[in-house]
Amino acid sequence: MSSLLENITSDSIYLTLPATLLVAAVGIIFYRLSLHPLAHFPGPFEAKLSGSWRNRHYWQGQWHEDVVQLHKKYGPAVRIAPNELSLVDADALRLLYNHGTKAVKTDWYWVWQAPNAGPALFSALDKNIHAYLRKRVSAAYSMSSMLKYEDYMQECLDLMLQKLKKHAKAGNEVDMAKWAGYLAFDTVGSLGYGAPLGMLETESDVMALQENIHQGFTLMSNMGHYWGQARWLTNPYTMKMMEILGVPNFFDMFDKWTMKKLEARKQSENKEERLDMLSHFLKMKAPDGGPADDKDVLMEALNVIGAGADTTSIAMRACLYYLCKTPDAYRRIQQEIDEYYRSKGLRQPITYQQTLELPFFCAVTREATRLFPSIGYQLLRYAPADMIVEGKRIPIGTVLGMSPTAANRDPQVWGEDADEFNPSRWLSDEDKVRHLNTHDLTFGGTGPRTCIGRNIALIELHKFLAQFLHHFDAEFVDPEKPWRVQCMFFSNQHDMHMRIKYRNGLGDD
Ligand code: HEM
Repeated sequence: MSSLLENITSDSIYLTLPATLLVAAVGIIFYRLSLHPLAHFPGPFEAKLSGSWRNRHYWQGQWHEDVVQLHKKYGPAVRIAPNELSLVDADALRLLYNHGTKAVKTDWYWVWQAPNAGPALFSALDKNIHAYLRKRVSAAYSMSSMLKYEDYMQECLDLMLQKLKKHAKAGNEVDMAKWAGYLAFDTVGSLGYGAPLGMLETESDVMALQENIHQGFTLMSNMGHYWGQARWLTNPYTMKMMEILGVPNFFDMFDKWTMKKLEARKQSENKEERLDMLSHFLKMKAPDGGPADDKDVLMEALNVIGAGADTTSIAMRACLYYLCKTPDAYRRIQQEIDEYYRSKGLRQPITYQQTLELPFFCAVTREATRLFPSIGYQLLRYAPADMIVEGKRIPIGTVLGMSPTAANRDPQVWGEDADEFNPSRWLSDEDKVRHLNTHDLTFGGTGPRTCIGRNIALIELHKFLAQFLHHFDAEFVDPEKPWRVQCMFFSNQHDMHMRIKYRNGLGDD
């Protein structure tokens, strides 16, 4: 009798467990498909059931194209995971990203907090902490500071142009994807670390920094959607295992390398002060009024290199790409720049302020960065209130995101030619341009989380483009294969092989 009971009990356990799991799974599926508050939004079937659809597409690295197609197929509000919507909607854009927004970043951003550094501006979720961190560095990023840094930027650009001239004269093809990367990394190195990183000088990816950042960012941005995020890799146990197995830990090496630079700078600061971003960071205060911790300075320097180098080089490549694809625009912008040099009798490199006097030039940079914004992934926010999109209710707290790439092609804002490269749209009347400015998501809107490095990026981009086009002619080696794009939060372009011809004006001709 007792053995019969034991059999029944153990048999029923074997049956009960899977049966319970099955019922739970069916319940979850039923809930997500029918009862979930987002059940009435369209989207790929798999995405309604789990995050696997979104994660797989992220890993495939073509999100900048996938997200545009997604909205063409399903409309302005698409369910891309059970509790996440991708939006392309002008009202939602203003509510989530512009002045006065109450929307906060989602937990996904937590993945960007470097383990051994102070709290990061980019990933701070709490509004008050973020406001404090942002205020603390605002002077380092202000336009008046930037204009003082312009000489450091010009030094890097001079070196690049001289090197390109040498290659042009030798008839070498150049990979402008690499050169834009060298320039942007050296420039942020010069501003945030006190000296260029040596990429232009050596014509190489020093310390494989770019490659490691690309790999690290791919891991981080995608792991942000998994439970535990990057802590699977950055926890002390995994770190120790990596050390024992001799696996190089790039981020740890880079932190240590950065700390060394900061230490060296502190020592030299007493003798002679160099007025760059690092000098601002070293003067930052802690909340108690004392000097900020070294870890805080480390985080700010990492921010500059992590957020400021790839983004700016992507913008440079985007401008070159659309110009080379549109010969009329190429001719027109080059004439405008040449005429400016001629009419002003410019012997010195054109300054950022001077480029602002070139209307078509400015329109080209706006249009190229609109069509190919540096960030392709969703900028995630919690819905700050119940919202209505396409007549459907989105409850407060829902994870919402817009990809700048998709939002910047919203026909509601940009018109039927939203997919076309049309710089003239930026030369329309003031009201129209103000409207476009408000809806351009390239720099993350106009709200509190807008790009703090926008001024650096614009100075660098404008100077590079104007001087490059003045001194060189460029064309793709193979217009059918102009570049290869790998999207890993940033939409990084690679293999941009070009033939360049030196025109004149760089001295010693
Ligand atoms: C063309 C170049 C650039 C583009 C298109 C760009 C774009 C953006 C965007 C879209 C955001 C908002 C991201 C989000 O909400 O998830 C952002 C934030 C940020 N960017 Fe940029 N960026 C550029 C250059 C730079 C540069 C040069 C730096 C620094 C040197 C920089 C530093 C930052 C930082 C620190 C944040 C976080 C700001 C905050 O949360 O308060 N960016 N950027």
